[in-house]
Amino acid sequence: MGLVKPKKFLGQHFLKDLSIAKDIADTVDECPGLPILEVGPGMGVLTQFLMEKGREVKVVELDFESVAYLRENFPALEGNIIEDDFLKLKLEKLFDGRPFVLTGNYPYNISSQIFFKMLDYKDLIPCCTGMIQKEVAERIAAGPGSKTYGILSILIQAWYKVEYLFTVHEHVFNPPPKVKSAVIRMTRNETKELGCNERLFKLIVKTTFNQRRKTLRNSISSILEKGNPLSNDPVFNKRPEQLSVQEFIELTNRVETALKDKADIDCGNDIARKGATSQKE
Ligand SMILES: C[S@@+](CC[C@H](N)C(=O)[O-])C[C@H]1O[C@@H](n2cnc3c(N)ncnc32)[C@H](O)[C@@H]1O
Repeated sequence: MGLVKPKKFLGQHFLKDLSIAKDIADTVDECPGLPILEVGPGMGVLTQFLMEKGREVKVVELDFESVAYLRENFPALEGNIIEDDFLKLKLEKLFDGRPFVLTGNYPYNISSQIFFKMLDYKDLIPCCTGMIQKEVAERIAAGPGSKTYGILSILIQAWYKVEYLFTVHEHVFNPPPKVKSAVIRMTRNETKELGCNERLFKLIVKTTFNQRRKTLRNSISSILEKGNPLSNDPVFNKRPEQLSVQEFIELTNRVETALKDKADIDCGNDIARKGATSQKE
């Protein structure tokens, strides 16, 4: 069969430059020994270099035409081509439960969702590399005080060290995208424990950034609902973009304490109310 005609709705911008494809494939070298899962191999420009690494390589591709192309041109991949939507794929059994490297020249329209999924599977993914829209790469790597610092930056940096590796220009793709691209690497921290309640941490990050202009005191009060027992600590007068990941962890611990105090107060009030009612009876 001939080359695959790029489909816009699948975010297909095929890489033409082999030396850039090789550079992207080489980003997995910092994560030695692990099997590799490539998202969106298209016509295999990156896959061919990943296969040279002497590791187990699986690919997941949604486009049936690209899958047919790969089956015809990459017989050595037989059995390792998964025709599916990466966002729906169950990853637990993929390499018999072994951890793996996630990589790809990702479909830009779903890159944030891909990284949220990586976070859900962080125990299995110690390393994630690849190419995305430059603006998203900058957002992931951003620090406090920057305009692009947000939910994705904090949640990823809480568990991964982020490296912005290099920028890629539009003309090396067919068709050229409207935006520049960038290659990044995310390497999971040695300790997987955050030092706070993970679910509450995620809730606080999302709640505060969804009301970015509000002070933490105001946005967090929606989590505590009525009877906000937050202290007068000036940290609560800050806005979310001013806090580092570590400060968000400390904040989570304070909010958890406040929630426990509130539960104790509510419970105490409840007992007092019940006591008062029974005395009347
Ligand atoms: C930017 S292209 C990259 C193609 C190829 N790796 C290259 O560098 O030329 C993104 C690829 O992801 C595939 N894709 C889009 N959505 C997908 C999804 N949800 N799951 C798996 N693959 C997807 C597209 O069909 C396309 O082949």
